[in-house]
This record gives sequence, structure tokens and C-alpha cells, in this order.
Amino acid sequence: LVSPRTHAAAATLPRRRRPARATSEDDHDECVIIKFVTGNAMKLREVEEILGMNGLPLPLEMIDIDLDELQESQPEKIAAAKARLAAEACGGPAIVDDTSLCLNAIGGMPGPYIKWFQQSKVELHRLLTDYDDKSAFAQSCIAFSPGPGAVPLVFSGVCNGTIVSPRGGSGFGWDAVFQPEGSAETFAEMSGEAKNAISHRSRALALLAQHLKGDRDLLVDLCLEYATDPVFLEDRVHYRET
Ligand SMILES: O=P(O)(O)OP(=O)(O)OP(=O)(O)OC[C@H]1O[C@@H](n2cnc3c(O)ncnc32)[C@H](O)[C@@H]1O
Ligand SMILES: [Mg+2]
Repeated sequence: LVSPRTHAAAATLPRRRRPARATSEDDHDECVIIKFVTGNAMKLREVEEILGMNGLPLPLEMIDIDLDELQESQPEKIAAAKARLAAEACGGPAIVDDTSLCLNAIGGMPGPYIKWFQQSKVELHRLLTDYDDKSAFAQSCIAFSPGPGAVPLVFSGVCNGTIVSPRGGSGFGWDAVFQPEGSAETFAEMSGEAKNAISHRSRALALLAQHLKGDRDLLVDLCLEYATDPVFLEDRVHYRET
């Protein structure tokens, strides 16, 4: 983490020394809450399970907003655009996840368009009927924005696997047709803990947590400098009980 407004260039900038804080300022730190923004309750649950109580150096609050999503083939760009919107909607630091499922035999499609495939009820395993190559990978792009107007940072986690006929009753989305490499079970046949131990999402969140744990004071400064009066999208927002 580096000085506000330039954090994307982290590697090239000297680290800022933070002055000693008065008690009232320390209290102010407690106001910095990072919002995890998603419209998907199942994704939300996994993120809570993966990060647990102490996964990040600042409190994380889940907020249910179904953000508009950029249509774009590069998932990192989609996640970054989503994080920008999320930070604007919350008026403060925000984290989002954008997930792709890429089938290698058909050039990585549907990739980030997987949500629309799911909604159209296309049976994913049938897409590969004419292909020997059933391999696929799931990718989670987790983007963090310290506040409105900031350049988000994106962390990517990948889980390789195979597309199979649907098996298993737990999980969500395409979990029943994705069998991760090295496992005899699909994600939907595994326990939540087993999925979280190897999933695309947990890999991306581990990178995020590793990045944010560096210097808590600097992270607080960064978030406070971007903080503005909250601009809530009143008609689309409701809080989730945490
Ligand atoms: O509000 P957001 O966070 O965007 O939630 P979403 O459901 O729109 O999620 P995505 O835009 O990332 O779309 C990914 C699609 O893949 C599904 N999905 C995401 N993560 C998954 C996972 O770990 N296992 C199975 N399906 C998943 C999800 O239900 C969507 O249909
Ligand atoms: Mg989405």
C-alpha cells in the first residue's frame, strides 16, 4: 500500500511515514469499514467463510447491491469497473468479486459471460459433447477500491478442472458440473470447507488479504483520503444483517 491517489503504482513509490495518532484519531479508524458488494447471497456466504473473523485488517461489511457490469472479455477489467462503481455507491472502500468459467475446447468461452449462460439454462456439459477436451478453469477476480475515484487493485485466483455431467446437491451456479483437478468430486459434492480450501475464490482472497495486511495505518489513511459523503443508490440498496 502506498500514498493515496497513487496506490496502483505501489512498487515505485516511497512509503509514507505516518505521524503518531491521538486517541480520538484512533477512534476514527474504527469508522473505516470495507464493504463487500455483491448481489449473490451464495458468493457472499463463501467470502464470509473464507475470510472468517480476522481475514482482513479492517472490518468487512457485506452489502447487497446488484452492480451494473461492464461487458468485456478481460475479467480483470470487469472486476475493476465493478469495484469503481461499488466504491462510488458506498462512498468508501469496497471489494467485489467477478467470476468466470472458461471451457478450453471452445476458446475459453463463456468466460465472464457465464452468468448469462446460466440464466439461459444452457447445459454447460452439453456444449462440449463434440469435443474430447473437457478441461476448464474457474477464475475469480477480486477487486479492491480504497474509495470513490481510486484506481482499483485486482487479484486473480484460478482453479483448474473438468466439465462433467451434473453431480451433487450443494453449492450454487455451475458447481455441479465443475470437478476440480485432483478431486473425484464436483464442487457440488464437496463440503463448503473442501471447496474453500482449493477454490478460485479462496486463492484470489488470499492474495487480497496478503496485500492488505501490510500496513494497517497506511490502509486507513488511504481509505480516509478517498472518503466522501456517501452516495447511496437509494433505490437499489439494502443492507444485509451481519
Ligand atoms: O453481484 P455479483 O457479485 O456480480 O454476483 P453474480 O452472481 O452476478 O456473479 P458474477 O457476476 O461473478 O457471475 C458469475 C456467475 O457464475 C456463478 N458463480 C460465481 N461463483 C461461483 C462458484 O464459486 N461456483 C459456481 N458458480 C459460481 C454465479 O452464480 C454467476 O452466475
Ligand atoms: Mg454479477
